Parts: sequence; structure tokens; C-alpha cells
Amino acid sequence: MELGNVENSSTTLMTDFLKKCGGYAVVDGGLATELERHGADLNDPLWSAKCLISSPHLVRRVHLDYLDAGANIILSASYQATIQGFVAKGMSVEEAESLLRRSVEIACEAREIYYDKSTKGSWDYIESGNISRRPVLVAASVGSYGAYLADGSEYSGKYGDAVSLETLKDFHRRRLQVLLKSGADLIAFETIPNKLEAKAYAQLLEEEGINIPAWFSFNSKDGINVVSGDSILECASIADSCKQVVAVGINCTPPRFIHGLVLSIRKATSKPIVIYPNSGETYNAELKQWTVSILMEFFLFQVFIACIPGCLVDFSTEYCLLTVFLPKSSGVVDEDFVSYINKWREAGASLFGGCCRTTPNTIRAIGRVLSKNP
Ligand code: MET
Ligand SMILES: [Zn+2]
Repeated sequence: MELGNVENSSTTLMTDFLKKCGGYAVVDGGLATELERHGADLNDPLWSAKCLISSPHLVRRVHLDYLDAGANIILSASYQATIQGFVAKGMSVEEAESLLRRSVEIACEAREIYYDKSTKGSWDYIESGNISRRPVLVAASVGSYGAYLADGSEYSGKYGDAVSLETLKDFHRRRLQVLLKSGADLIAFETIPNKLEAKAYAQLLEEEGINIPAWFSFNSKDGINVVSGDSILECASIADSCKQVVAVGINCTPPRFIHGLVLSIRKATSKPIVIYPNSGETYNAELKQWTVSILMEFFLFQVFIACIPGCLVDFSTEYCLLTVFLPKSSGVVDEDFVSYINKWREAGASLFGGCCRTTPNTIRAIGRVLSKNP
């Protein structure tokens, strides 16, 4: 397919899709953290991809829960599924590739089940007098090289000098080729921590002549730059100039940082903006203030512990100390999370969902806000 055609068909897919959804689309919520909430043990370098081996039924169930909650886009469990990661577990390359394909198939199966069991309520879009089904796209998730390393570098974006553009392209190439032929409607490059990886994805999409659309979603820990410190403007510009990219955005970032980031992205591109933050923090209605979530408290406490010279406190002791000494937080309050949605919409975003620690309830609440203010 010629590049011009790629651009046209990709852009059309997203604009048509958004039109069918009523101008704004709902993305699903955290997949890995939701699997954990259902009892999955993801303490493994494969993280959520471990469930593709041990509990595919649970993955399908969580996809289905998000569809029931109103998601228009569901992301496959391939975030941390890599050929290299599966091979390190003793699998053959063929088995690894088949698990990658399986991640998308499971999401497609969930969509089929959802459509099959749909009652009147799901046939809620009326086009020229005909009732049509709620549009649902399956996105193949691609996590960063840092996610594969499972050493936290997807949140620092620091891969070191030894990792070049070619290293990253080589790492992702085969995985991408497999996912492209898996039946997904689009590729979701998620939690992109630096400019180098965005460039690697953009070049791969062009070199491989990829004819299905993609989105680029970055993460930030200051609301100004992406986590590595690279400029969000430069990162979004890379996405903007890539013909296959149909949306640019931010995920797995605290809600309080999103507004500024949307404004910055808008300066670099006119493509649709996708936003799916993590739970970030929680609003205490009594105190009328945002409090740091238990997760952030835990992170800060770990940093504190790590700063004590020679400190050998282990993980479980840390957790006990934390629960004793730090103030309690009630976790995610979905209505608080979604109180931001209209602000993000005004700033130019049009696809909304959640990332880690958000749940089907978050997604339901997002859907309610969007439908109240069409
Ligand atoms: C660390 S971000 C993880 C994104 C992935 N789509 C998930 O929800 O599991
Ligand atoms: Zn996340």
C-alpha cells in the first residue's frame, strides 16, 4: 500500500470511528491491575502476559468487564508479552509468537461474546434509521523496551548509551510483525518513556509498510516532559509526522498532570488525543483536597528506605512499616477521577480511559460524563 493511501485509510478509520461513537470514545481501564484484583499473581517479568499462559479465561473475563462497562476500545494483554521474554521462560520462538497472537484473539473473543450477549442496551447507535452495534476496536498493546526489562526503566526512560535506535528497532520488529497479522484493528504503543523509542516505532511502522493504524501514548512524571526528560512537544511531533499514527496521547500518568500535557500535545499535532491516566491520587471530599494515593506513599517510602545507608529492610517489612506510619488513603474514587474529563476534553482530547489501578467502575463513570455532555 502506498504511504498516501496508508495515511488516508488510517485517518479515516479513526475519524469514522470517533464519529460513530458520538465524537468521543471510551478506552478500557487498567488490565494488569484488574487481573491482580481478581487474584492473579503478576509478580513475574512477564507481568500481565503471564496470564496468557496461566489464565487466559481471566484475561477474557476482564476484557468483557470493560466492554460491559462501556469501552469502545480494548487493549490486548501483550503489553509485556515479548518473544524474548517468553523464550527466557523456556519457550520456543513459535510458542512465543503464538502467545502474542493469542493475546489479540482473546480480546477479539471477548468482543464476540459481548456482541452475542448484547441486549437492546448495546444496540444503541442509530445510523440512517438502522440500529447498529456499539463500535468496539481491539488494539494490540505494545509496551516499551523498559517494560520488557521489568526493572522500572519504563518509568525513567533511561536505557543507557548501549541502547541505540537500532537496538530498539531490532527488539520490537518481529513482535510488531506478529501483532500486525493477529487481527487487531490498531496497535497501541503505550507508556513510551523517551524520544528514542518513539523514533524506533515510527521508523518500524514505515519500514515494515504497516497498513493498520497505531497510537503513540507517552508517560510523564512532571506534567511537562515525558519520563526521560525528553520534550513532550518533540515526542508528539515524531508521532505527528508518522503517517500510520492516528492518535497521540498520555497514559499511566497521574491525572493532575494530564491537562498541561494535552495542551502541549495539541501544539504539536492536530491528530486525535488519547488520554488514559493511572489512578494517581485520590480526592478526600471531607478535607476537600487531593491526597497522595497509597501507591505513591509506598513509592516514596521505598525511596526513603533506599536512602538509608546500609538499610536492608525487605519488601514485606517495608509494607508493614508503611501501613503503620503513613496516613490511610481510600484508593481510587472514580467520580473524582472523571471530574477531570471535561477539562481534558476542552483542552482537545477525544479518547478517554484509564491505566493502572483504574477499574471497570472508572470506565463506567467516564462513559457517564461523556454521555451527559455530548
Ligand atoms: C504500565 S501501563 C500498563 C498498560 C496496560 N495496558 C495495562 O493496563 O495493563
Ligand atoms: Zn499503567
